[in-house]
Amino acid sequence: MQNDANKQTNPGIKTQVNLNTSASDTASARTKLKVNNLRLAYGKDEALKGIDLVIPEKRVTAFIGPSGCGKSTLLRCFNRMNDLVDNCHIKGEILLDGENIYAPKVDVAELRRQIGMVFQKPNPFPKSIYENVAYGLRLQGVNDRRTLDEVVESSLRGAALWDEVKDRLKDNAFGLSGGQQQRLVIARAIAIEPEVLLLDEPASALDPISTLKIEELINDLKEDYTIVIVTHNMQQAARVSDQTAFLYMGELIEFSETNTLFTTPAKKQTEDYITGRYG
Ligand SMILES: Nc1ncnc2c1ncn2[C@@H]1O[C@H](COP(=O)(O)OP(=O)(O)OP(=O)(O)O)[C@@H](O)[C@H]1O
Repeated sequence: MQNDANKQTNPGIKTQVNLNTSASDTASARTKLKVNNLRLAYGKDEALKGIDLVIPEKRVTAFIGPSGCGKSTLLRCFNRMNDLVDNCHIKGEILLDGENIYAPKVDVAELRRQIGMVFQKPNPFPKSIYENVAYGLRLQGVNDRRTLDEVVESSLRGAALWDEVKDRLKDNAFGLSGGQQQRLVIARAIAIEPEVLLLDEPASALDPISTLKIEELINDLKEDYTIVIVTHNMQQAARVSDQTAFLYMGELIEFSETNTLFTTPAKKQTEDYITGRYG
C-alpha cells in the first residue's frame, strides 16, 4: 500500500544517509535470514522473480522500490503471511538460522512468534493498553500477575512508550494517539520475544513527530532484534537502515550498504529511482 504524502523522490537524499553502521560492521554480522531463488506468483502473475538476499542479524534492512514492485510480498514471505492468500505459489527457500521456513515440518505459529510483524496502520486490539501487551503471553498460557506486569513494563519501555502510559494501563488502547498506538503494537510484538521484526511502512500513517519517534525506536530495537522494514520514504530508509534492497518489478536490482546505495549506486535503475526519475 502506498501513502503519497510519504513518498519521497528527493535527489537531496544523498546528504542524509545513516552513518551509524560501517560496511565492515555489516559484513561481520551473522546471517539471520537467507533468501534463495525465491519466486512467488499470485495465480499466474509473478510478483517475485528469483530473489537472493542475505539479512544480517541485529541490523536494519530496508526494502525500497516503486509501488507494486513486490516489497510487501517479500516481507510477508518471512513469516509466511502469504500462506493465507488464495492461489499464491511460492518456490525457493528462506532460511532462518539455516533452517528452511518453508519445510513441511515447520510450525507456522511458532515461526510467527519468532518473526513478528507490524503493519502500516496501527492495529491495537479493543482492549486495555495492558492487555494488548499481555495478549501474546496469555495465549501462551502465562497468567501469573507478576510475570505479566514485568513483561508489560519491559515491553512498553522497549517500545519507548512506558512513560506516556504507565498511569493509564487500564485505559482502552484506542484512546492513544496513532503514533502511541503504533508503539503499543511494537510493544505487543516484542512482549513475546521475537528474533526478527518485520515492519511494513510502520510510520506512513503517522505525523512527523511520531515518525521520528518510530525511527529512533527502530535504531534502539536493532540492539536486540533483526529488523526488516518496507518504506516508500527514501529519507527514512537512509536514516534508519544499515543496508537497503532496491526492488523493481519483482526483481532485486541492487542490495548493498545503505550509504553505498544512496551515494554511489551500482545500477542505473537504482540511481534513476533514488534521484526521482521514476517511481
Ligand atoms: N493478495 C494479492 N493477490 C493478488 N495480487 C497481489 C496480492 N498482493 C499483491 N499482489 C500483486 O503483487 C505485486 C506486488 O505487490 P506488493 O504489494 O508486494 O508491492 P509493493 O512493492 O509492496 O507495493 P506498494 O508499495 O504499493 O505497497 C503487485 O502487482 C500486486 O498487485
